[in-house]
Amino acid sequence: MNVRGTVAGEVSIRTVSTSYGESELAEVPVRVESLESEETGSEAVANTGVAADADEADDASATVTVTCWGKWTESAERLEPGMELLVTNAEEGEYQGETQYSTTKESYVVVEPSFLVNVTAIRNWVECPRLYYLNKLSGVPLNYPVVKGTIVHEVFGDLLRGRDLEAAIDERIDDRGLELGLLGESPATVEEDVRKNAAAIEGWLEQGRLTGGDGAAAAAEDGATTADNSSQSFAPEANEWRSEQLLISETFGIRGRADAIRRGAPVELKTGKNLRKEPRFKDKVQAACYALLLEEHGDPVDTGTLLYTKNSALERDEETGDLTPAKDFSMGAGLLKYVVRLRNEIAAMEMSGSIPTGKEADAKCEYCFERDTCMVVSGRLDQESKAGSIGQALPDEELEHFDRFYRAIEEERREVHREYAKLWEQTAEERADDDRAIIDLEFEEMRELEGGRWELRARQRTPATSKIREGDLVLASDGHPVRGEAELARIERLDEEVVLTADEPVAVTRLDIYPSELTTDRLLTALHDALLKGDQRRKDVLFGRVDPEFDDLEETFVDNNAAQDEAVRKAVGARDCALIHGPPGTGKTYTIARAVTEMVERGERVLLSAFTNRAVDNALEAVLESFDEADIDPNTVVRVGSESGVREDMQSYRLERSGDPEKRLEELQGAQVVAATTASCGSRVMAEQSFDVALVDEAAQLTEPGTYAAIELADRFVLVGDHEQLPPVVRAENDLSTSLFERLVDLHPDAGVMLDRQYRMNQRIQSFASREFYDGALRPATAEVAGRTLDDLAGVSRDALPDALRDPVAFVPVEGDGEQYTDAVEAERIVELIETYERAGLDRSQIGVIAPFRAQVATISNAVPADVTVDTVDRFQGSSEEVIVISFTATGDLEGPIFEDYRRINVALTRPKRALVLVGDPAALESDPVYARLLEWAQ
Ligand SMILES: Nc1ncnc2c1ncn2[C@@H]1O[C@H](COP(=O)(O)OP(=O)(O)OP(=O)(O)O)[C@@H](O)[C@H]1O
Repeated sequence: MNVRGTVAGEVSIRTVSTSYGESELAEVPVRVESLESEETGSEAVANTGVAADADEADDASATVTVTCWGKWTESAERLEPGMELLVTNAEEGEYQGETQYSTTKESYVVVEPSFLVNVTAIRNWVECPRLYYLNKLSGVPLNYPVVKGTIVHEVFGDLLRGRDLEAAIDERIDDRGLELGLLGESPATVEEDVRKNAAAIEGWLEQGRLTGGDGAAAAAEDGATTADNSSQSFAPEANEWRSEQLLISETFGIRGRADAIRRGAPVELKTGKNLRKEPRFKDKVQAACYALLLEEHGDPVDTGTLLYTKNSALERDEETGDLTPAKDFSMGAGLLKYVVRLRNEIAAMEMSGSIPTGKEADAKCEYCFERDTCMVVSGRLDQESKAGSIGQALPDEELEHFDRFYRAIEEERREVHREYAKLWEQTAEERADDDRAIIDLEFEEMRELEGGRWELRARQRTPATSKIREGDLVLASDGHPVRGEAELARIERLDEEVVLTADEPVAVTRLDIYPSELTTDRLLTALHDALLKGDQRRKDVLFGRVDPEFDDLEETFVDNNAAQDEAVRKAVGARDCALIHGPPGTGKTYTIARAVTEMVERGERVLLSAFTNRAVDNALEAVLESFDEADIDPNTVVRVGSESGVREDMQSYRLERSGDPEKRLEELQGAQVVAATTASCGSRVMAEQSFDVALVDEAAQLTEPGTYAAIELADRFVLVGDHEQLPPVVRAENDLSTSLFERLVDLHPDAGVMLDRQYRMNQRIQSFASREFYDGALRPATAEVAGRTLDDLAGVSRDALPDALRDPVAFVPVEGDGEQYTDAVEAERIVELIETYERAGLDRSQIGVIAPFRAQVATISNAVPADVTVDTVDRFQGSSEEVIVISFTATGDLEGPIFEDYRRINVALTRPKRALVLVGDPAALESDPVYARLLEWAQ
């Protein structure tokens, strides 16, 4: 049976003599949460006083002793009270009237099973634990071996999918045009390099065919190993091979992507050489991880294969040793257990928050490629390390800052891991209710595309709300994202019809959010780069040791708005940084466009960035308009982003990544304005760019390291945002939830300007938000804005509205139905309101409805016509409508700020131009001081 629980006290380790000789054992007090018997696979609560229910969990009798024998003591030793423990195949026994569990020969001991360790992390760790840490910190920079390695892997996948070798090489190299351009590599050299590596793959696949029998032997006799007639001859049998597969283990807490699987066994591709008979140990470890993952879902795996592709590129007369590229090894139980112990070391180290020194392992620093980096990092961060250290430590406040943020990012990572755990902990229905999955799809068809990839089609039986969007990578499965057939797929279309593309076919009936660690990884790299490699003056500003400086500029940039004028002056004249605080509708985008135009006219290279693609495109649109007026060539603008991320009308500016390297390079380097989200500023390509100025919109929604990713690419920076609107999107509650923008506004008030004239709302509508959130400083920019009403709209008359709705601000009291996340009564009232506005001449598309919970958004969406926009605050930020209706979804009492945080209600209240209607239960609203004031104002 499987025993799972929380470590409830100190672990005791001792040596005992058994009939087999001396053995170590560790006794772990565990508060058992679940006992699962193998035969039924069902969870059971033991009848031994061990209870899984909460009542008894605190009871001392629920704590049992779990004995870990032999080498498992190494894992047990690392356990600390509070950590989770799983022992598979445990044996139940009685000792002095007490039930105990102990490991058996078949057991695995897993420390913190829900901490998902990546296979490559385990591979790094076995080389040297410190290497694992360094890789995490500094990411992988753009370099030729990495790009070549990626291309070889892609070609490998293509060959497995039966694609023609030449076509695969050509296309994969073409795809990397931009990267190769940045590296100064020509397609011809790369092609030669890749072909040499591919020869090994070809040869090996051919061999597989020969041993597999059939007519393939004939093809081989023809000399079919040459490139030009290789077409089709390597097409693998569908069920014998498959290309890259994402594997997740809920038992072992490991995940990774195997390069290939042949007859159920893992095959790993290495672009390096290995002249020994045996695979390298670390490579075996990696393959063993995949074996473990495969076994969990299928049959025992008895071999692993490593394919060292460089071996076939070596000249036989110059090298000695075993030049065969493919090296098989047998997968012993001992190796699999060893791999789990390694994984446990990582999980325990991460949970306890310590940093590896390298002394944990016996790797030789003299041979290590990362030795210098290791020493520099140790020196700068004042860490102990086996390699020693060089250089001077960062000042204390920076060290403290680094530690705090490092921990915050790691907490965020654990939240991502928790997201993974939900893939199997929650039922399909729960996931759908949580907006994390789209379930019950009707599978329609799968079609092979040119190049061996697949198009999958399904239909939504009932349209559902979820966080899944077009362009996202998702886990597409035939029912379960981990236990069933699942593929990583890209959503090409998502309406009633769902269209996906994936490497391998799957009869898709369910889509799950793919919890990606990419953002977390990039945050860590950005933090590392900013503090360890960052410019000294910049850090002095960031840590408040010096004040930002400005050039004195005489010009007037905006003649009808003093605050905007001042903001542009600060942005253009900043020697370090400028901060533009822009409340709703105050012309942030307009100001950004003016500033960028001025900068470009001064010959500067500008990075235009924002948290979301939408904001980047908005800003870019305004910049292009402003360029048009200033007669600046729009072709100096480049938009970096994916096809699905970039708005239709900005596609013509989008930087193509594939094609001729020199041309691509020229397009990027030659651009005076590069527009990209802050997330893509952390990409390998953008990391190579440098700018005079970085201008970042939506800066209050960015975490501090998230902001670094953009500003570290430039000499100066301008942050634009509003910390009274949405805060950074983070899963954990920690330092990441305060934006750099907000921190700097406090630290350097003189570097900031607040835009105080809004161009959106009728005077009545803006007054509450102005008073409550902006100290009354927000005013309408013009008399026209202040006096806006629905009467201004063609064909609309307020006289046709009931009295209660004639004022620009109205409150509609509703008792509510008492449900927590939905309110059918409010939804009904909203349907009536929309009809009333329609009768008064309004078009439905001019009305927006905001609700605090997705469930209520769904309830309302199902009740109102499709052309009314209904959404949560988050999806409304940055946009506006003529009429906004807010559904408070609260009855009786408020359990806290319904919109999570007052900043969200600020966003909701400031979306309308001409009419705001609040729908809710007055009694509930009165129970909170802010809402009580809101109510009084609205009434
Ligand atoms: N100085 C100005 N003179 C005339 N019109 C202006 C000026 N500044 C902004 N506007 C107009 O006001 C409107 C709102 O401006 P903009 O879209 O730049 O606001 P924003 O602050 O970016 O809005 P949001 O809060 O939605 O991000 C636009 O139509 C813009 O053209």
